[in-house]
Amino acid sequence: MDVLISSATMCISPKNPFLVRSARPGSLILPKPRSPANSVRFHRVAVVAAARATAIDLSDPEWKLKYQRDFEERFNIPHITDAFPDAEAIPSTFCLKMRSPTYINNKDRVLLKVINYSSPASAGAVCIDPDCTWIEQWVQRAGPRENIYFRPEDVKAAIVTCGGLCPGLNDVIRLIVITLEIYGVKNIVGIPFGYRGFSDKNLPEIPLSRKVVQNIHLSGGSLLGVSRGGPTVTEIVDSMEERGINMLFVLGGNGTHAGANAIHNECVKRRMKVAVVGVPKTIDNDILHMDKTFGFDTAVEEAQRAINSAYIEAHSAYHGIGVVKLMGRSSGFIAMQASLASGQVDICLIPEVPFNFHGPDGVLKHLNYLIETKGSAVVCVAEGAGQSFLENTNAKDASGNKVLGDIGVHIQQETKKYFKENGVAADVKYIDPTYMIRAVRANASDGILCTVLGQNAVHGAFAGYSGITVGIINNHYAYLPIPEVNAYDKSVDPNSRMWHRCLTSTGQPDFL
Ligand SMILES: Nc1ncnc2c1ncn2[C@@H]1O[C@H](COP(=O)(O)OP(=O)(O)O)[C@@H](O)[C@H]1O
Ligand SMILES: O=P(O)(O)OC[C@H]1O[C@](O)(COP(=O)(O)O)[C@@H](O)[C@@H]1O
Ligand SMILES: [Mg+2]
Repeated sequence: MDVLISSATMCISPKNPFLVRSARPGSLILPKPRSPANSVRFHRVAVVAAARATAIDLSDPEWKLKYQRDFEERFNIPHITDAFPDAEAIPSTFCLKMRSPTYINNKDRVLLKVINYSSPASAGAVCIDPDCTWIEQWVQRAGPRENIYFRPEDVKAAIVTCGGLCPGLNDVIRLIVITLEIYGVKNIVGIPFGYRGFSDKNLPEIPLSRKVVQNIHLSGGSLLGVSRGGPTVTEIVDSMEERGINMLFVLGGNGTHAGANAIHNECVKRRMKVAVVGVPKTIDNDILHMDKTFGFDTAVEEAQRAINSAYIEAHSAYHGIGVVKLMGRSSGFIAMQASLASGQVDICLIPEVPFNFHGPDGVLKHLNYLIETKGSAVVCVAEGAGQSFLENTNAKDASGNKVLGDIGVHIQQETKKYFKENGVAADVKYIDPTYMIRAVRANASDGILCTVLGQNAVHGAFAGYSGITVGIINNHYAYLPIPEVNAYDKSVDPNSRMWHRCLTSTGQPDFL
């Protein structure tokens, strides 16, 4: 198992075999905006596309081929041999009791988009050209490789969890540690309290082993602790050098991944042979390209309790109105899915869909109609919705994220005022379950997702990839370059089938 084999002789090249360098064509051509809400999204997506691409020359008979090559280049994942062409590969030390593992071929790919839209008018269509031509977009399949680029005895692996809490953090930590041990790694540590643990001398590393992590998934939170803000990338990489860390697993959202990519770039700059691998953690589910991120399913499930309580309160009161605020800084995925799942929500408000409170088409008028016709109502609002109605304090948290105003309190106050002014009785109850939801342990479906992501993160690091993250795409697992998943926040498309299903379920009109 310990024989070194030259990458030039035995090792399958980790680089993309189809990769051909080309100019960067390919701005996205999107369906004509159909509503103000869609035009916001159109603008955002188009800007992102324009920033990274020049227009496609459709008169060029090769345009499709060029687009595909450009895509391959963008989604090619960085490898240690980029900086160290002579890095040696050894046969994998990943082994299972009683049976030989099967390996992923470096040429294996996962299809990113699976719908062939026949026209730009087709629901949810995102097209590359005016005819909505089908273009295959492939990304790299995750999993164990036959050859690895680290000797387990030379590895010091570190795990860090950053940002806010999310169900499943402990499940991912657990599987990273267990998988590292199966490869033969003995030196595994946790960095306490996010990136802060790299610079705070009062926070010692936490030694990790299968014994330590065996049961941590039985509770929520993070064994290692989390934080926002912290040291600079230079300070983090200085600390990694000092500690001899050569594998870093970073669990966090878009901010954490921006940090992870900067750490990867700094390591390359300093010619450190290090693998930096992210596992996307965002309860808001706003990371690009993935079916979902871990913790999201659990959050939707847990949100049912809050919605059900709001429904019971509203239904049991005379003219009762229950308001529930759910997480979603810039996206309404939790609010939309929880509203759909519960079937008890009459009005769902998300950041992606503008609305008015007042006026003939406003939320309050519809609430009045619901009280008149049903006698009670439930409102589910995402925290990032309706921020334009609130005072902008320009306050930022330690990570630089905008501190939002409380839209739930605002809805409660405005509703009370409106009904009082109109001389109609209304009993308004407001529930904010955010921290109760974030703190629960992962449900079974998230538990499985975390298990697969944790294992694949370790396989990716041993395979020599760095500056990557791992996600579930069309029910398969893939490695993606961090800049591609971090290009902008994923959001709910107001013209998507899913949002339309939500509107069908709630029966709400457009509030504009
Ligand atoms: N652009 C960035 N570059 C480097 N580090 C960042 C960047 N943005 C955020 N971070 C760091 O990442 C960590 C988590 O970021 P935060 O936005 O709080 O959570 P999340 O990763 O869930 O989005 C913080 O320690 C923060 O300092
Ligand atoms: O109060 P905190 O800890 O700053 O967290 C609040 C935020 O955390 C979130 O759950 C998202 O967290 P991340 O940025 O870590 O993904 C948001 O929904 C919410 O706005
Ligand atoms: Mg964030």
